[in-house]
Amino acid sequence: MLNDSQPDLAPITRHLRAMFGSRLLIAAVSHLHVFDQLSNGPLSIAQLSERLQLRERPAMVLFPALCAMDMLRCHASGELSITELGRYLLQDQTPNLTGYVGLEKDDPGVIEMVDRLKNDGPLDAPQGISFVKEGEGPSPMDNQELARTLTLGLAGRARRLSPIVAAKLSRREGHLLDVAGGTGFYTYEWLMNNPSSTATILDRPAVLSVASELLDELTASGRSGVETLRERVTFLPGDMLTDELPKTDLLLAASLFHDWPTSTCQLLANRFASSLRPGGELWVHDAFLNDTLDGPLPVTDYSAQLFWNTKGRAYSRAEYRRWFTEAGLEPTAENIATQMDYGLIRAHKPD
Ligand SMILES: C[S@@+](CC[C@H](N)C(=O)[O-])C[C@H]1O[C@@H](n2cnc3c(N)ncnc32)[C@H](O)[C@@H]1O
Repeated sequence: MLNDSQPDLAPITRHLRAMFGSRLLIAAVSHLHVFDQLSNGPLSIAQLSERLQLRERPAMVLFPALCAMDMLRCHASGELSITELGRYLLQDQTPNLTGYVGLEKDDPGVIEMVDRLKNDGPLDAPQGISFVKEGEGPSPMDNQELARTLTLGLAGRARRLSPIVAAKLSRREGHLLDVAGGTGFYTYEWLMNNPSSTATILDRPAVLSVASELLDELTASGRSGVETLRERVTFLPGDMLTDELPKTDLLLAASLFHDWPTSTCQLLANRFASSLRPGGELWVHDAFLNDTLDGPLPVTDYSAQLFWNTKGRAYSRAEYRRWFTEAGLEPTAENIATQMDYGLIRAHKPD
């Protein structure tokens, strides 16, 4: 439970994620020479990506970040140009800060960021990629120890945000499918607000055993409303990319799409749309880029962190709404803020 006197924890996550934005800046200035590429005038995102030899995902992480830092400007035409501030990162400008920024260019985190930008991810990930289970490749989410560490690592965020999210999701009698539900806290809180509803948490088996332990802890807490939780929750081990999804009235995708590349996001949106009953609602809880792809800075920093750790990045609401529309859903125009720079959007399945 959360009352209004408790602070938004965003300063903590902002400072945490700033490290990744910082690495992007140093990589852009001292290794990729992004600003010098633009010294003769604006370029389209595609042209600049080609000159820098960057694929779509690293480009869509790097350019919005430099715009959010006010060093590049993204025009309505889609072209990128250098801002007045950004001119101080040109080698032929006097004075400039390229030498000063360059003092950090050999930092191991920066070197690794350059490699990841050029390669669109790590060159080698023997244990798989965090939070991702795809096909037959190794996944930390299927390794008991790693899955526990990663899931418990998310528990504090989920404990804090889940009462806020649950209070903003629709109250209705019916079924909630919490896809890739992790700790399960979003489901538990929603069920407590909807005492005659049921829910399914779908995730990998090793993650669900942690979720089940956390439910035991919650049940033992004696908090009002916890008594019937266990009988109203189904833990469903599976693969959201390939297994048939149960039919549902509400589907929650919390911090889910941002782990995946755009093609997988469209596939997931299609699958989620099929699992909704007519009149059903798809809810996404995530951190969203501006539709103009130029910030906000806390989210471009977060996008850099996601780029580093997963197969995804942060997406704009417009990108989500395109996937939903393509999947036959009707996105609403609401942008509902929660905390820690996250928010909710939703789409309906027509009756
Ligand atoms: C970033 S976590 C989000 C967890 C939770 N929704 C939250 O907000 O705390 C992503 C989750 O996706 C799950 N996941 C990854 N690939 C999956 C797959 N193919 N099928 C089902 N779950 C998957 C992971 O095990 C992990 O629990």
